[in-house]
Amino acid sequence: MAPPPDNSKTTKLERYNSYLRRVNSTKLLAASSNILFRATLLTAVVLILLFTLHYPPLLAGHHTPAHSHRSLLSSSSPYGGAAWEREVRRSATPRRPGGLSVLVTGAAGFVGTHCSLALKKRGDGVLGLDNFNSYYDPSLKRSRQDLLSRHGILVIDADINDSNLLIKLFDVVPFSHVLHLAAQAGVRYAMRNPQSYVASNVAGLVSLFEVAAKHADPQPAVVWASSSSVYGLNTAVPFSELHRTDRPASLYAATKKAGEAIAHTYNHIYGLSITGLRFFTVYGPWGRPDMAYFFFTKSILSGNAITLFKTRDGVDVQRDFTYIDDVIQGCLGALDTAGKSTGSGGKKRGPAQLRVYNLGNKSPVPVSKMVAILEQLLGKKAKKNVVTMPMNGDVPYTHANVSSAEKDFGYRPTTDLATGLRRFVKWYVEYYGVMAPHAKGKGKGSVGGKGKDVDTGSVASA
Ligand SMILES: O=C(O)[C@H]1O[C@H](OP(=O)(O)OP(=O)(O)OC[C@H]2O[C@@H](n3ccc(=O)[nH]c3=O)[C@H](O)[C@@H]2O)[C@H](O)[C@@H](O)[C@@H]1O
Repeated sequence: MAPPPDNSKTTKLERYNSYLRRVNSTKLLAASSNILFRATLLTAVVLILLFTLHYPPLLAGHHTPAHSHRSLLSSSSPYGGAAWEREVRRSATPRRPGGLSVLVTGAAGFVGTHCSLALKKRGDGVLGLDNFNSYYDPSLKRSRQDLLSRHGILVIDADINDSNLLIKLFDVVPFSHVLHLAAQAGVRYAMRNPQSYVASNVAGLVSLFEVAAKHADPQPAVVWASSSSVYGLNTAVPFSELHRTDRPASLYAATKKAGEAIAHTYNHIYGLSITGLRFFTVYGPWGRPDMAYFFFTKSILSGNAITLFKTRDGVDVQRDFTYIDDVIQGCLGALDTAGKSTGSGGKKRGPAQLRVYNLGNKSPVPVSKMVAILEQLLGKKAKKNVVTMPMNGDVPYTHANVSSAEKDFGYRPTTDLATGLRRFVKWYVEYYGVMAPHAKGKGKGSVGGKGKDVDTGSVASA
């Protein structure tokens, strides 16, 4: 009998072969994975390179200039688009026959808010523009914007130097008037931030005049805020529009004076109808926290000392303080009597109106008297530091002759400082929800414990 075949060797061989096959296939797999991985890496690098070349801003973050036409008018921007244009037209369209359509710059400012409301209340169309800068508490400007919005007035958050936006606005609305109140205000702050005055009061004014003269069709009539400070070192009183204004005492005053010269140029070359209003220390509810009457009120209530300036001769500094309601009447009077501009497309067709008016109170009051009135209204004594007026751009005295404004549009200021400050203090304590000491014991805490939602003061009566 033959012996059984020795299968052990065959089996081992087969096992070895199968082992070799497995090892080879694994190596093959590893090699092909390696190639695949490198190819994928290469493709990814090429794709990133191409993407970077074609879309740099997407990878580098948003470097589009803040005020570029694209950034403001692209589809992702709040400006431009059918809905935005509808809102702009709705706000700017008059509701009375023959009503004005007014672009108000600086609409969230003190005078801008009051004038916008007064115009809207009598049926004019108003569109506001404001850059909401932080020169003083922007939350106050936002509260004013809320107030305007409750009265159907849209305030666009943009700068007057954004000429593309201005052009767009004049494309959408044929404004009959511009009330140009946007400015860098404040006399003494000009020593700390001179460039902001040039940017707003010179460059911004030119930006507005350029668009109004060359792009707006029809050209609007422009009424704008100059300042009593243009009288500078003038000593003839009361200040008349015929007096010298070539010696400004501050850079602020110099930029306002420059504005008056620039206005002359745009009137002369392009036929723009332009009226400059020289405001005299305007005060009242919803006022500017950088002004003395406002921050004195805050300091008196909180027990902090105030600094009172005296002239070098030891005389009290005086101001022709002018109440906001009177100034509103002046602004509206100037708008109503403004002649039409005569040019179009940057070409003058005939002579146009160029005017300048004082809007003051005809009644200078020493600053120490203003403080005494506040002390009485607040029921609390001020802690006073009396110092000689530093060289800070201040002038010792202002006093307006307003006969031109009276003759041309019936401007007659009627509010004395005590009456105006009483209305201001009433607004102040309500708005800030603070308690004036004299109001203690009148029940419900503060005079107006409502806090920041108030809609009172002269605004309600304007
Ligand atoms: O009518 C104008 O042309 C100008 O009026 C005000 O300027 P000003 O009159 O200096 O108003 P405040 O800054 O409120 O000062 C009022 C008075 O208080 C005095 N004052 C101010 C600050 C202070 O700490 N102490 C002090 O005695 C000033 O010398 C001034 O006589 C506005 O701030 C300007 O924007 C405006 O253009």
